[in-house]
Amino acid sequence: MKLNDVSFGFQKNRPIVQHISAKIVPGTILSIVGPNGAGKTTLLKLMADQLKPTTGQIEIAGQAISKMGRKQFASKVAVVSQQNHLYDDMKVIDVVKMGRLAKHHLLATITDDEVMPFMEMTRIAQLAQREMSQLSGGQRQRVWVASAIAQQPQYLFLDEPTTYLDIRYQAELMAIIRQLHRTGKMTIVMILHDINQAFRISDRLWLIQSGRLLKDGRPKSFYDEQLLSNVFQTKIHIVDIPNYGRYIVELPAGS
Ligand SMILES: Nc1ncnc2c1ncn2[C@@H]1O[C@H](COP(=O)(O)OP(=O)(O)OP(=O)(O)O)[C@@H](O)[C@H]1O
Repeated sequence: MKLNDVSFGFQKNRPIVQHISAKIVPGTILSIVGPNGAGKTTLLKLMADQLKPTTGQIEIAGQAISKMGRKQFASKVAVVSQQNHLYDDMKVIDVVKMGRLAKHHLLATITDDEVMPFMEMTRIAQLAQREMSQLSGGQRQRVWVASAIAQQPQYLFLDEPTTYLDIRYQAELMAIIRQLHRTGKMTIVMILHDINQAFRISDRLWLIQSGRLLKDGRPKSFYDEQLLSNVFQTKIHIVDIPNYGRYIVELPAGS
C-alpha cells in the first residue's frame, strides 16, 4: 500500500491529515502512534476507504483503492474498528460469517465449519451460539478480530484493538497478531495507545502529530526522550528493565 501526498479535512480550512506520503511494506507489522486527536483514526479510515482523501491518492499494487469494487477491496483489506453495538442481537458465529461474506454472495451458503478455524484461533469457539449483547468487551473484541480474519485479507487494520482487554487478553491478542503475521503472511496496521506494546510488536512505526507523519522508522529509532517528550507534551524517560528491554515511562511534572 502506498500513500501519495494524502490530505483530508472534515471542514474546509481545518486539515486533519496533512500531506502524508508513505509506503507499507507487505508482511510488516506497522503501528501508528501519536497523541489524542492527532488524526490516527482518520488516517486509518482513509486507508480503509471509509473516507476519501481531499487530495492525494492511496493505492495497492499500483491500483487506486477508490477505483476498486467493494468485494475486490474486501479481499485485500479487513478492518477492526473501535467497538459498535450495531450487531448486538446477532449470534457470534453469524458475525464471524459476515466477515466471510467477502468470499460468498449469501450468508446462508457459509457453513459453520468454514468459520470455525477463525473462531478457534481467537478462542471464541465456545461462544459461537451466544448473542453479541451477552459478551464482555474483551470477548466482543475477539469476535471482531475473528470476523476480520475470516475475510482472509492481505492487510488487517486494527484501531486500538487492546482497549477493552485485560492484560492477559492483550498479550493473547498480540500473540494472535504475531501468528497471523507469521503464518498468514498478513500485513498488520494498528493504532496502539500503549507505546511500549507498539514498540515491542512492530517492525515499523509511524508517529503522527497534528495530522502529519512526523517520523516513519524502525522502533529502535524512536527511543528518543526529547522527541517523545515533545510530541506527547509530557516528560518521558526511557529505562532499561532486566529481562524486558527498554521501557518508556512518563515522569510526573517536577520529578
Ligand atoms: N466526524 C468528524 N467530524 C469532524 N471532526 C472530526 C470527526 N472525526 C474526528 N474529528 C476530528 O479530527 C481530529 C482527529 O481525530 P482522530 O480520531 O483521527 O484522532 P486520533 O489521533 O485517532 O485520536 P485518539 O487518539 O483520541 O483516538 C480530532 O480533532 C477530531 O475531533
